[in-house]
This record gives sequence, C-alpha cells and structure tokens, in this order.
Amino acid sequence: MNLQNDLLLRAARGERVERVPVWTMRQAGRILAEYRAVREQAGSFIKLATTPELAAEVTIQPVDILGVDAAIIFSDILVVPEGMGLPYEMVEQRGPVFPRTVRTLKDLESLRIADPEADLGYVLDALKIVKKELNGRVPLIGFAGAPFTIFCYMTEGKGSKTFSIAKKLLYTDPEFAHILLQKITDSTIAYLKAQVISGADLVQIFDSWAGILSPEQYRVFSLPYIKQICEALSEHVPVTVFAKGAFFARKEIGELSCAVVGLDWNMDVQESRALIPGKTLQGNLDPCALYGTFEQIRNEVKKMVDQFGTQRYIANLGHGVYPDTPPDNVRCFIDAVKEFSQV
Ligand SMILES: Cc1c2[nH]c(c1CCC(=O)O)Cc1[nH]c(c(CCC(=O)O)c1C)Cc1[nH]c(c(CCC(=O)O)c1C)Cc1[nH]c(c(C)c1CCC(=O)O)C2
Repeated sequence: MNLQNDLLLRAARGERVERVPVWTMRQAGRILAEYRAVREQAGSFIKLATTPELAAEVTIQPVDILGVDAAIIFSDILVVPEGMGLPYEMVEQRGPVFPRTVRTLKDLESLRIADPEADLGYVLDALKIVKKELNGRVPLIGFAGAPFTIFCYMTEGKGSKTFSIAKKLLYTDPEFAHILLQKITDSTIAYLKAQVISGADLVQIFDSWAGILSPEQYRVFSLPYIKQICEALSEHVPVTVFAKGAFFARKEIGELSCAVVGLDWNMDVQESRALIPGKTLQGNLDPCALYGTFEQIRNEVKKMVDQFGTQRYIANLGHGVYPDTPPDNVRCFIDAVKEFSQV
C-alpha cells in the first residue's frame, strides 16, 4: 500500500524530504488520558498488550491526537523473553518483574528460541490491525530490545540502577552470557522478520542499558548481536539502533548495516555527525525539556533542528517521553519541529 506520509522512511533512507519527520519514543502510553482509559478497560498492561484490537487502538491514538509522523506498535521489549518461555509481570508503580530468572547454563535448558507465530502471534495480529486501520496515513514502526538489554532483565529479574547481577555474569560466566545472548538474538531476528511480514515499515532496536557497559564490554557483549540483527533485517526494512548512553560506541554503531542511529541528549550533535557520516540520525531532545513553557520548548526545538539540519534527520526525544508530561507540551514539540524544519 502506498503511504500518504512517508517522510520517516525517506529520511531513514537518506532521501530528500520537504520537512523533518517527528515522533516520540513511548508516545503510545501513559501521557494520554485516552490511553489510560483503554488500559483501565483492559484491566492490566499485559492484558492490553496481548489483546490485538486494544493494542492497535492505543498504537493509533498518538497519530490522531499528537500528529506524529509514525505509529510505533504498542507492546514491550519483554515479550521476547516471554516468547522464549520466561514470563514477566508488570507491577504497578514498580515496573516489570520476572518471577523466574536465568543465571546458569542449567537455567537455559528451559528456554526455547521464540516462534513468532506461536509465541508472539498477538503482536503480529496487532500490527496487521494497525496497518489496516492506518490505511497508509503514516509508516508503522516495529521494535525489539537489543539482546544485551533483554539479557539484563532476564538475569536480574527486574529493573536496577546498576544491573550488577547481570554484569557480574559477564565477568564470572562469559560462556553462559554468550549462549543466552545468542538465543535472544535468534529469537529477536525471527520476531522482527515476522513483524515486517505483518506490516512494520521500519524496526528500531532499543539498547536501553548500553550505557552501563565499558567500551570493551560493549564490543564483546552487545555490538556483535545487534550486528546480526541489522544484517538479517536491513535487506527488508530500514533499521534504527538506539543505544542509550553508548556515546563511546557511536562510530561502531554507525558502521553497522543500520539506516538510522538514535542519539540520547548526552550526545553532541556535531560530534555525532562527524562520527557517523552519511547516516540518518534520530533524537535527541532531553524529555525534561518538555516540562518547560511552550516558548522554552519551541526555543529548544529550534536549536535542535538548527544543529541537525533538515536532511538525514528524524526528530525525536533522547529517550521515552516521561509519563507526567502534559500532552499539550508534546504536541507543542511536534508542531515546532514541523514549523522549524520546512525546507
Ligand atoms: C527498557 C524498556 C522496557 N520497555 C521498553 C523499553 C525500551 C525503551 C526505553 O528504554 O524506555 C519499550 C517499550 N515499552 C512500551 C513501548 C510502547 C510503544 C511506544 O509508545 O514507544 C515501548 C517501545 C510500552 C510500555 N511499557 C511499560 C509501560 C507502562 C505500563 C503501564 O501502562 O502501566 C508502557 C506503556 C512498562 C515498562 N516496560 C519496561 C519498563 C522498565 C517498564 C516500567 C517503567 C516504564 O513504564 O517506563 C521495559
């Protein structure tokens, strides 16, 4: 189906655009009262995420309400471990918890390579519904966590400031770490390919915990697995790699077969352009900038667009939008990008 608005895909491919495309990470979520109403109706986050009609509805909400140039499928990075046989729970006010963790070679025996149709069919069904209901209005983004970030949650069992249990395993049992990372990678490749078949026009890999690794560890335990995913997917759709905190690995990430590199707000734009020549960049306003007045938000957006330029650029925040951000401020951010980036 022909897209009416393909700015995101043209920018990702490095083609000329008449203005910069804009969306925000975590746009389908708690910032919107309309999301909270559907979540209430579903009863829980997991019920919402596993009911394709409802997941599709909240995926499309930000397109209608915020005017973003892309939809991102409503799901979570933790559905991959679930599909591998390690279920998670979402605890109110606390975040995700895995009642069972994976820390030894023995624990690995109970894990399978996820079969996308059998284990994650609800996400694929949601993608198909969204694709149909969007009717070509904007592109649809699929996503998965980077293997290292998923490894963090599977071994630690919950969120952490340091992920010291996960990192300890890199030192004490690298053999185990590599086997688990490869299983996650194989599952993720199958899952993302199935997302593309189900309608995803671009896929983003979230390495949310990249920043806790040293440059050397990042080269050993994260990059080679992201590389495999990029190589398996990039012949089908553009791939975006967003590695939060991995300022030290920008050059190597830029050398992967991804089309787009996501930046967080710690990463200098000019320096990133120099390290990642010829690729499209995405980002990178501090989500906290959206707590300012409309005038302050507009000033920040103006500076950001001036720094990135209008080509090979996808405007976004430097991480997910925080749940207590007023939706009008998010809309102000989106409108300002549209206004200041007309070519
Ligand atoms: C690390 C990570 C997770 N999930 C995700 C990441 C990577 C991105 C990042 O670094 O922020 C990715 C994610 N999670 C969710 C999406 C939906 C699509 C979108 O709008 O971006 C996406 C892309 C829904 C969600 N995932 C979650 C919610 C909130 C749950 C609720 O509605 O109660 C939503 C809307 C829960 C979740 N899921 C996760 C955590 C740590 C939490 C709890 C804290 C939090 O809310 O941010 C794991």
